[in-house]
Amino acid sequence: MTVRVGVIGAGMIGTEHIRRLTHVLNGAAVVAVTDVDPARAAEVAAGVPGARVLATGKDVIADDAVDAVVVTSWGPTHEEYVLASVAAGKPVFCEKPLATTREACRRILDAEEAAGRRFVMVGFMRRYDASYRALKAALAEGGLGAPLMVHCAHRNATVPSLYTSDMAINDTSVHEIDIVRWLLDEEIVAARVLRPRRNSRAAPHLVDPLVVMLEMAGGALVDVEVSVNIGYGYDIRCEVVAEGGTAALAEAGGVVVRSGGRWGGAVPADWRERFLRAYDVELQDWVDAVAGGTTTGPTAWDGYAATVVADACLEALRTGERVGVSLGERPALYGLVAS
Ligand SMILES: NC(=O)c1ccc[n+]([C@@H]2O[C@H](COP(=O)([O-])OP(=O)(O)OC[C@H]3O[C@@H](n4cnc5c(N)ncnc54)[C@H](O)[C@@H]3O)[C@@H](O)[C@H]2O)c1
Ligand SMILES: O[C@H]1[C@H](O)[C@@H](O)[C@H](O)[C@@H](O)[C@H]1O
Repeated sequence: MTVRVGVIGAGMIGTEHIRRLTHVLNGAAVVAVTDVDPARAAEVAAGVPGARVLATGKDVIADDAVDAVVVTSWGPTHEEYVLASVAAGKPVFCEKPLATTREACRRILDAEEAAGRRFVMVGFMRRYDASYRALKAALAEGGLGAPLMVHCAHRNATVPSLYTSDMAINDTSVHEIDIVRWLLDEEIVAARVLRPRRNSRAAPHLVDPLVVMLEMAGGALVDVEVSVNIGYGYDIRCEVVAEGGTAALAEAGGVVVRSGGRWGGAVPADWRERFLRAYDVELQDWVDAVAGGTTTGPTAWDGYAATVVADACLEALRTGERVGVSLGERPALYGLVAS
């Protein structure tokens, strides 16, 4: 079976996902594309045999030729399209964030609960990255003992001019918020945000860098350095310090060159390069699940948890205080542990 996919939002990652659905993955065809910028949608669809440009996201979801939906529009628009997909009974892959407020995420959980099944997968692609998977496997082997601390760094070479300090939390560190829940298999219970000396190369409106501190339910502490004007490239780091040893992501470049009395390797330019394979594996997993009539991947609960923790971090950024996180009860639909 070929899964016929409709894509809402043909920007940076929408274009990337359309390319991989069309040219890289098996079992999927992009049959409809929309964007609030119709010229953008037309330009992207022109490169995809058989893809039609539709006027709105709602048209894509309602289209009889669309089996499943990919939402890659701006975050505040996600709720509407995810809810409409669930109402139409169509599987939906939604890029992070699932939605931008706790209440909006709750409405999505309620819609799935009312339907009695999952429809939503959230695009937390790091769970599909080979290095993060190896890190989780190293922890699961048990030889290191209980995790005590996690040191993370999320460094972007630069960010677009419209990027805000809030986005350092809900657009950037949201990946660490999700990945530490997944790595440690437990929820986050409190957050703090510290402001180191400013990077003078950052735009004047930005608080950059930031350090996000997360407390896990089991007592482990997580620190996340978020630097979005680091200049030298896209650098993602994660080291888990456990009772009897440590496990960390290896360098991403894949090759170390020794020459002229020095050694080194390449740093990826951006997220597209660093997580290229993870996005492929992630979306193939989604396509396979849709074709098989099942669901997979990060759930709406994971999207909800990430948004609630990000909200706590935003409050911590504003107030300088420690902010507790209360998720409420996890509905049975989403199992007992972080999926
Ligand atoms: N998982 C990741 O690593 C990752 C990477 C990049 C972006 N994202 C997420 O993907 C989403 C898109 O990000 P981007 O970087 O591609 O942004 P972008 O601005 O490049 O693209 C978004 C596109 O959506 C369109 N759009 C906005 N509202 C729309 C609507 N209501 N209907 C149809 N089209 C609409 C815009 O015109 C634009 O073309 C964001 O939620 C972002 O957080 C995730
Ligand atoms: O939307 C992007 C994307 O999520 C990247 O993975 C992250 O590194 C960027 O900081 C963010 O702006």
